[in-house]
Amino acid sequence: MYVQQHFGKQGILLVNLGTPDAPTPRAVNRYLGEFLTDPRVIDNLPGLAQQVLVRGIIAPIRSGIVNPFKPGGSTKLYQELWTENGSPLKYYGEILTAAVTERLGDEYVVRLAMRYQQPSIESAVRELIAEGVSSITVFPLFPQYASATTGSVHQEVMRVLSKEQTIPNVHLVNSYYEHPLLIKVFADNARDVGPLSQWDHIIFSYHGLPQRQLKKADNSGCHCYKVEGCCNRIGQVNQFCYSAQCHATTRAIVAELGLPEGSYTTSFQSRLGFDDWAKPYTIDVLEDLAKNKGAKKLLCFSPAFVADCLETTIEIGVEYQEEFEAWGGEHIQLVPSLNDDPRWIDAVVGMLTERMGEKVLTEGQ
Ligand SMILES: C=CC1=C(C)c2cc3[nH]c(cc4nc(cc5[nH]c(cc1n2)c(C)c5CCC(=O)O)C(CCC(=O)O)=C4C)c(C)c3C=C
Ligand SMILES: [Fe+2]
Ligand SMILES: [Fe+2]
Repeated sequence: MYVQQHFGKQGILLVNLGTPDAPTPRAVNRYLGEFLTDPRVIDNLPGLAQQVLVRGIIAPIRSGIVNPFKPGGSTKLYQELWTENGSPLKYYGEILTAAVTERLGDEYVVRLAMRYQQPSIESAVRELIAEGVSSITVFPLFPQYASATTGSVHQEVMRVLSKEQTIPNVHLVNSYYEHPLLIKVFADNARDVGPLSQWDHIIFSYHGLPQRQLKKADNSGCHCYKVEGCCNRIGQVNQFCYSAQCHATTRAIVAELGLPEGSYTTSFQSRLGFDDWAKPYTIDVLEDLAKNKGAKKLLCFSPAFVADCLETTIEIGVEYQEEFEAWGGEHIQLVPSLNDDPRWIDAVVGMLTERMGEKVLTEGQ
């Protein structure tokens, strides 16, 4: 087999979604303004209308800059989330990047980027190019593919690279939703919490996505939300369906832990707007479990996220917990996120090196 020679270092770009620079209304407004004007995120508004609506109304209201009904808005939630190290999403991304850099050694240059706000993909890619890397592997910190997340990251990387005279080898990682290394870390984290038999039910709660975006990922046009249980198996027709990938992640963790059928549910959270999103909604599942099934103690996985963030720590850990208690439940125990867990760092290094089949040569070899 012929092996392509590389001279110099290989670049790795770890990318997460992004987070505000500070828990202030201005910074949150700036973040949401950039995030929600991405046509891959809000994909059903014409460009100019989206800019005007988001920057003039949605972001200011949601951030709490203007909000007569719910003072504080998302800014208040970010203030609850904020730690002495700042936003956990960014902080753990920095730790992961430093650890991967150390583990991979001198032949690699590793950079962290955020799709929205700082550090930008543009600055990180430029740094890699300035280092003279022979390749760039883009590794989004989203196990499942969605156009709104991974697709947007890849588009932005390609936009930045398209301005370069020389474009190095580029590897875009689409997803790793059932990679055994990832699955093992989630499963081990759940085992660490204690015996699984103590939970009345186990929830796998993923970030939601509008159903129209799920349908767009169905190339056949006749599978998603048309075939009963369309996401219960994954194959050629729905391999890039976010919901199908989420269900595949659940099945893999369930198999690793040996969970009995009926003891767990896959659901989706963080719905925004009035359209239908991926179902069932986590909040509805919680209500049903508390009111109709008498569930008191739940274990909740968040396998769409690799670090603590607003959607896990606050939305599930505080808001859903309060609702669950009001319906008669007692406690929702979050499976700790992957954060800076050494097993997660090992998993990322493993997934990256697996893809680096090509030999690294230094000048003169
Ligand atoms: C994990 C994958 C994610 C998908 C898919 C996703 C889709 C998606 N998100 C919104 C709107 C918002 N998301 C927000 C926060 C947020 N989203 C993700 C990940 C995914 N989003 C993360 C990791 C975070 C947390 C960031 C942090 O700083 O902690 C927010 C901001 C918070 C809020 O105001 O609620 C919004 C808004 C849409 C519309 C969407 C798909 C179309
Ligand atoms: Fe989101
Ligand atoms: Fe589906």
